[in-house]
Amino acid sequence: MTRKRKILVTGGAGYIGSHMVLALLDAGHDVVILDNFSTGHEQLVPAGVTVVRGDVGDRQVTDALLVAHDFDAVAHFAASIVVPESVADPLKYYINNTLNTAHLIAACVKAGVKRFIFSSTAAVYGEHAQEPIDETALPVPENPYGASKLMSETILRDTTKAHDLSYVVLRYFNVAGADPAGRSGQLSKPATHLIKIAGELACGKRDAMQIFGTDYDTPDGTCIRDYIHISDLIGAHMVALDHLMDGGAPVIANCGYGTGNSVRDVLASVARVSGSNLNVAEAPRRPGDAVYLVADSSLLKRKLGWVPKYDDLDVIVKSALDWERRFPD
Ligand SMILES: NC(=O)c1ccc[n+]([C@@H]2O[C@H](COP(=O)([O-])OP(=O)(O)OC[C@H]3O[C@@H](n4cnc5c(N)ncnc54)[C@H](O)[C@@H]3O)[C@@H](O)[C@H]2O)c1
Ligand SMILES: O=c1ccn([C@@H]2O[C@H](COP(=O)(O)OP(=O)(O)O[C@H]3O[C@H](CO)[C@H](O)[C@H](O)[C@H]3O)[C@@H](O)[C@H]2O)c(=O)[nH]1
Repeated sequence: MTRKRKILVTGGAGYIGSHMVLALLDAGHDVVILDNFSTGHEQLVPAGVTVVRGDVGDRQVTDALLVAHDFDAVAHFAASIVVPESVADPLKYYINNTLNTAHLIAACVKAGVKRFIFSSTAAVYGEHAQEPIDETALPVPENPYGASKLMSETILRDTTKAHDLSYVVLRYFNVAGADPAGRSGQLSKPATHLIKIAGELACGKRDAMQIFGTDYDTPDGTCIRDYIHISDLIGAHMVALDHLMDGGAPVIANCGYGTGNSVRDVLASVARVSGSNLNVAEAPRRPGDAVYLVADSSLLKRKLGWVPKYDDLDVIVKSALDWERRFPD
């Protein structure tokens, strides 16, 4: 049996962080959440978990927290995450994502934390040839959100070369769906993610939605993404934690299935699974969007032993719709 571990989860009241909290609790580990609730929700926090309301960039908070607990690892999810907002307000992203992550890493070094798991993104890659991207691709972010995460990766990499800290950086592609047991899911208001918005439309929570850009150089003219089920994404974090607990060296790994779906593919899936006709209008391109982001995740499978279970767009969409229906607005 695995030893009981104590993990700090930043952003644990958010969509992905709350699923990590559940997985850690399910595995019998201790969890402390650090969240400023800027986009997090009390209702996503399981009963009985210690929650510190504070900012990851606040050294008074993080220094005290890391000294008070002897954490086996820090899993850092807290961030600002909306691509077009990062184009309109880049400083918000460089401050909340890059600067605050630097402060958190500094607090970890000071407190002697030895393991760090970092939520990065496919947005670090930017525009590439239309084939699955592996980690050797030169990252050239298309937007400040991706740039803010790439800078954080650099800070983490350089710091760990000088200190006794190992890490796994996971570059998530497009995360969707909800906990199969219905304990957590996406609550973002206003929603910005495609599957969330289409799910709201299918459930009658909105009247219409738009496709942003229909003139891209893709088979149906809309952007292509690699949609990964939240449970498989969290599975990647759990194998990352095992790797670090076993004394593993730093890893940077993509998290996706290698399956590209266009915006129109996603909308067709939502219509099929929900049985609804979706009121969709075509609109101009959204600033900051890359045309094609699909993962080659063979490194994650090879180095960390990741085995995905939900590689099916309709399954992901059904999971998102099940969650959406639980919360009639
Ligand atoms: N959702 C996706 O498709 C996706 C894709 C790639 C990467 N990611 C990354 O995954 C992580 C989690 O994203 P999410 O979708 O759960 O977003 P989310 O907005 O639901 O969760 C982010 C959480 O972090 C908290 N937070 C933000 N800034 C903070 C700060 N300075 N101090 C303390 N808490 C803070 C928020 O209150 C929220 O609870 C982010 O790092 C994001 O960049 C998400
Ligand atoms: O109402 C909508 C919403 C989105 N889209 C389109 O759907 C695609 C996916 O958009 P999302 O907003 O769902 O996701 P992004 O690819 O922009 O970004 C997401 O995935 C990235 C990684 O690929 C980042 O990590 C980021 O945090 C996360 O929000 C894009 O072409 C977007 O223009 C629409 O057409 N209509």
